[in-house]
Amino acid sequence: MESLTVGLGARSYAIHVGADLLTALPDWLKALQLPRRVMLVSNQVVAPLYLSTVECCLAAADFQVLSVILPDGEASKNAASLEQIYTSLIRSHCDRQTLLVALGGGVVGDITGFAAATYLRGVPFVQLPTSLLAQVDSSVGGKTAINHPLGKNLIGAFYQPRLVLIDVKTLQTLPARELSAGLAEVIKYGVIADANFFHWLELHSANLRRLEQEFLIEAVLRCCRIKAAVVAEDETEQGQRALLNYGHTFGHAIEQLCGYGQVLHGEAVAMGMLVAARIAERQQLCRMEDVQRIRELIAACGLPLQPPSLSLEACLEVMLRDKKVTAGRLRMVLNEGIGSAKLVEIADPGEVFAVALAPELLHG
Ligand SMILES: NC(=O)c1ccc[n+]([C@@H]2O[C@H](COP(=O)([O-])OP(=O)(O)OC[C@H]3O[C@@H](n4cnc5c(N)ncnc54)[C@H](O)[C@@H]3O)[C@@H](O)[C@H]2O)c1
Ligand SMILES: O=C(O)C(=O)C[C@@H](O)[C@H](O)[C@H](O)COP(=O)(O)O
Ligand SMILES: [Zn+2]
Repeated sequence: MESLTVGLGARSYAIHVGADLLTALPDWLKALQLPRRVMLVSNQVVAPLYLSTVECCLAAADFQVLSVILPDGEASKNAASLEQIYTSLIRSHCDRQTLLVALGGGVVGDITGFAAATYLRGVPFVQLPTSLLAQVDSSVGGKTAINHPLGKNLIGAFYQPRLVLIDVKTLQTLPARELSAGLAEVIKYGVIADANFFHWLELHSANLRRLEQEFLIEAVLRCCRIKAAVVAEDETEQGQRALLNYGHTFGHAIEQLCGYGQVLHGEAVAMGMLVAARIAERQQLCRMEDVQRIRELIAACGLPLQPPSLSLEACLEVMLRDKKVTAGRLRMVLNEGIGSAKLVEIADPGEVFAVALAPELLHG
């Protein structure tokens, strides 16, 4: 097992990465003196695979264990699922000495975190991420949220977990399409922060897609190190944390306009990264060879390259609700070569996106 820390003063927490770590949960909770009453939050896909393992080890260590099982998928990252958690907590008379534990992918993690931030104005929570995307990204950093029909993650809070326990063994049951979606966020870290890591991914994407454990651990650790450093510097996204949003301006528009869950978050981010790279090339922030390398790595990871056919007008309307928009001006993250990025204001989004998306956009 390897460990790192998200350094946030009194709210610092550890990320432990390894294989077969789920059953170590009770020891970590005891060490952190977290409440002995635990509400496990999972979903209809992950619960049959891992919930009883976690329930049993907690019960054997004298924890009182409750659980709530949400519907699966992005379409359920909404107020109804949040309400389901609140109702379970209230019905079970859970007080502030209750720990929420998110067992699942990014959807379960983001909703559980928001429930923890708001139930009784805040109870502690722990992340047990089981998808690659959640292990490399969503379980770390404390962005918690639900979607609104008009936009992704529009209702949420910054609220940090007390512990992130990453068991890469759980990835053995993850569908290949979901693994690829997680690889999109992995590629993101290489493009925005680490050219050597990007090159490592060019060499080893096949090892990752074959679920080879040592490569998975290496990738998860490298991503978590980058994210932990960014979050420690800029927890609430006043500056450099926005770089973690590379590919998300257009990606979030795809997710919402296609209907949540139709295009996976990671798939939308992959297409958004390629569009961002094209815009960066036109603005002379990177070379055509860089765009080509990004395109090839996205393809090698089994991710889509071509955005669905959407109205440019509709995309622009959604993108103007993005959280990076300030004073009505669209700002997006563009890569500078590979391994570095910056937040750039887009003066004329209509023209810039029309060019970057041609010929994929059929109308608008
Ligand atoms: N908070 C953040 O910083 C942050 C960062 C990135 C993404 N996100 C959010 O995360 C979400 C995407 O996360 P995701 O890709 O994990 O989606 P997800 O939570 O829907 O999980 C993907 C699918 O895999 C299933 N699954 C998860 N673990 C499994 C396992 N071990 N075996 C078998 N099936 C498993 C899930 O039930 C689901 O069907 C989006 O809502 C996105 O906005 C948040
Ligand atoms: O942690 C961050 O900061 C990120 O932006 C990570 C993203 O991968 C993630 O999808 C995040 O939820 C997007 O945030 P949002 O603020 O654009 O909703
Ligand atoms: Zn993301």
